[in-house]
Amino acid sequence: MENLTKKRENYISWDEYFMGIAILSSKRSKDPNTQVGACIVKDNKIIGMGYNGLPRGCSDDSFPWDKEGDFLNTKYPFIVHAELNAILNSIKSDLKGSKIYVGLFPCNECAKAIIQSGIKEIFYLSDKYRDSDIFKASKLMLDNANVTYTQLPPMKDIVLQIDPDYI
Ligand SMILES: Nc1ccn([C@H]2C[C@H](O)[C@@H](COP(=O)(O)O)O2)c(=O)n1
Ligand SMILES: [Zn+2]
Repeated sequence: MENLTKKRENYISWDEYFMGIAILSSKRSKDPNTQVGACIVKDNKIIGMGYNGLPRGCSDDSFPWDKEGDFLNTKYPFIVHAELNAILNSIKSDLKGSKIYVGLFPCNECAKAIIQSGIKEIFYLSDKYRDSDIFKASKLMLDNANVTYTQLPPMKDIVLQIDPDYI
């Protein structure tokens, strides 16, 4: 027994794995200011992923990316949020009892979609918009619908590096 090779010990946890995939998905976002990714999980299997972007078929070059100005000259009416994209892209129609990993706390519209789809747990990294009424409304609904939300510790030390021996 003593001579047997032991298993690797510094492997990442399930939470780090799924949040890592959410963060990797966010790298596909064209939003110059905020990139968000989301990953839906059931029984430790990924059943949906998404990032914030324009609806399918809408050109990334035909719509504004501004944050300020007339509403129609900003990105806000046009962007599909990461969580909604993950729900809409999901490979299973039944998300009941699933979890969602997302980089940024869900807004009120995504909270509605999360609740309606049956997702029961949210794991997030940042709550940087917590003082805005949109995110307060989100928490009011999530609390009332018994959807839990848990902030995960910052994952600064997960770096995606391709081992040169792979190539
Ligand atoms: N939980 C969230 C929060 C925000 N988003 C998206 C929507 C926008 O593309 C962007 C927010 O833009 P900002 O006002 O920070 O420039 O992030 C999301 O997908 N999920
Ligand atoms: Zn949202």
